[in-house]
Formats: sequence, C-alpha cells, structure tokens
Amino acid sequence: MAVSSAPGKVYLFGEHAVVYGEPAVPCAIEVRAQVGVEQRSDSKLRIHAEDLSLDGFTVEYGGTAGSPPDVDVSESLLTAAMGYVDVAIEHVRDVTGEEDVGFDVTIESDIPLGAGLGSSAAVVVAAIDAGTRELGTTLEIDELAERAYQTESAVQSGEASRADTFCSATGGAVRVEGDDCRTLDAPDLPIVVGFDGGAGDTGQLVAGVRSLREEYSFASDTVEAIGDIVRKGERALERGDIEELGRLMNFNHGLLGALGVSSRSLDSMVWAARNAGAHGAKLTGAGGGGCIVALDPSDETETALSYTPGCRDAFRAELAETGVRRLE
Ligand SMILES: Nc1ncnc2c1ncn2[C@@H]1O[C@H](COP(=O)(O)OP(=O)(O)OP(=O)(O)O)[C@@H](O)[C@H]1O
Ligand SMILES: C[C@@](O)(CCO)CC(=O)[O-]
Ligand SMILES: [Mg+2]
Repeated sequence: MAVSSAPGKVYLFGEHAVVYGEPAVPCAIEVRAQVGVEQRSDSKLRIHAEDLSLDGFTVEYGGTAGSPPDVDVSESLLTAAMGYVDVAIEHVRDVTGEEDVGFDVTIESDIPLGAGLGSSAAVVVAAIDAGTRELGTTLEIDELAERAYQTESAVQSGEASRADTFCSATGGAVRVEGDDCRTLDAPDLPIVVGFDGGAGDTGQLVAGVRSLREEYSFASDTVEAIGDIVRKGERALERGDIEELGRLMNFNHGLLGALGVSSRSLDSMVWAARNAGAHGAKLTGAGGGGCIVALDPSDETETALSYTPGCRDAFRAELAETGVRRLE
C-alpha cells in the first residue's frame, strides 16, 4: 500500500477572480487529507472514506466490492461525493498505462468538505500521488499538480483554476495566474480560521459569478479590481507588512460580497474578527458558507469567534511548508 497526505489551504487573496485569469495567493495550512491506495487483484475500485460528511450526515462508502455501499443516501449523492476520487484514479491508470488495474482507496481527512479549505484538491493530490506510487511511478510535483488540476477541472465542468491543486501539491504560499504557478517566500503568518459548520457548492458559486460578469460590466470590473488587490497583496507579503495585508483582505472580502458569494454567517465571523482587533478578515474559497480567514497574532480573534453565533469552530492554522507528503 502507498500512503500520501496533502494539505488544505486558505486564500489570502484572489479566489473566484483567479478563474478569469487574475492572480491569486493561496497559502497551504496544516490540516490534511490522507489517502492510502492498495492495488487489487481484480479491476474493481473500492473507496472507504472515514470522515466523509455530506450536508450534516456521515457516510461510509465501502464494504466488499460489488456489494452496495453501506450507507443510507441516494446513489446520485454518492456519485457526486466520490466524483473527484474516480477521476483521480483514472489519471493514475493513464499515467501508468495500467488501464484495468483495481484499487482499494482509503481516505482520512481533517478538512471539512465544501468549506473553502480545499478538501477536494487535497484528496485529489494525495490520491493521484499514492495511486501512482503504488504502481511504482513517482511523479514530479509539477506533473502531480497538473494532473490534480485536470481532475478538479473535469469534475467542476471546466470551472476550476490551478490555485488549490498547485498549492496543495507544493505547500507554502503560492501565486497562480492562469497556468503560471509559483511558490512565494512568505513570513510566518498569524492565521486564524473560523468555520460556520456549513458548506457552499463551488460549481454553483462559480457559475453565479460568471453570470454576473456576463450581465454587468461593473461585475467584470470587480473581478479586475480583485486582481489589483492581489498584486498589491503580493508586495505586502514580500515585505511582511501584516497591517497592509489585513487591509487588503478586508477590501477583498467586500468585493467578494459584491459578487454574491458571502453569507450572513461568513459576514458575522468576519466582523467578529475585525471587532476583536484582527488586522483583516475575509471569506476563503468558494464561499456561500464554510470558513473565514483572519490575521491576528493575539488570541482575541479566536476567543471572539468562539462566542460568535453562527461560528462552530475557530482555530489557529499553521502554514504547511510541505505540500504532498509521502508516508508509506
Ligand atoms: N474526506 C473526503 N472523502 C471523499 N471525498 C472528499 C473528501 N473531502 C472532500 N471530498 C470531495 O471533495 C468535494 C468537496 O469539494 P469542493 O470543491 O466543493 O469543496 P472544498 O474543496 O472543500 O472547498 P473549496 O474548493 O471552496 O476550497 C466533496 O463533495 C467530495 O467529492
Ligand atoms: C472559487 C475558486 O476560485 C476557489 C475554490 O477554492 C474556484 C477555483 O479557483 O477553482
Ligand atoms: Mg474544492
């Protein structure tokens, strides 16, 4: 069996706009998805996801091959849930040329689903890496990131950027603009995450922004303005200027709100963080529900968030210096 893990991420700047060619700066954090892949003697695929919770219930998908999944959810929901893993395994078969090989796949993840912390990218990166290594091929990080991007893009109907997958594969803070992906030197940032317990549908939220852009020229201008914030943000990151980073994150959150991807609970967590003295706060990822990211070296934001109605969990997140980790 081969086992790999890959980290989730927060966006300092640029989600959504990155889908239209603007730059974005995501930053890998130490919450991980771990995937074990073992070759089978037949060509079946068995997926066991320990902590896959969908809309508030937990499913265990697995059991003996050929038997129905041991869960009480509709097949369409299961197909949607396992879509990323299925395409990732197709890439493993494609890279290795072993079209008929079957696998037992075990996923253990600490990353909440659909909450803006990049659970899909982490699962896909770890699955492709472990699957190819199980068959004796170790991919270069760039190829791993590219295959993981192709997977996200296929599952999200072409509506994906390289940001989440590149960041999860390489770790650290990165800058992604179209197919130009690079790592950045980042200072140790005092990242605090607030989680409302909910989720957003990445595909639907991206489609919503797309139709706003088509309808209103000022929505396109808003996307471009986010690009301007990212370019200023990169320079602030280089200088380690946390106050400026915070101001730009606040601005970025306002523009994401204008694009319709924030929510009442995300906004309350953002305001709780700001009122507690955070340098800045914004939603992270696709939005609609899920997580916010704030910068605060003190404990105030974490404490304030833990008393904020609508916030289920608040925690400090360390920057993940390493992306994919090869464990076995
Ligand atoms: N532990 C897991 N086991 C199996 N599949 C998972 C797991 N975690 C995530 N996934 C897959 O990723 C999907 C969620 O991806 P989605 O892009 O909607 O959200 P996200 O990646 O968590 O957030 P964002 O893209 O906004 O950062 C799930 O529906 C499931 O298909
Ligand atoms: C909303 C989005 O920009 C980030 C989701 O984590 C989509 C993408 O980049 O693929
Ligand atoms: Mg995702």
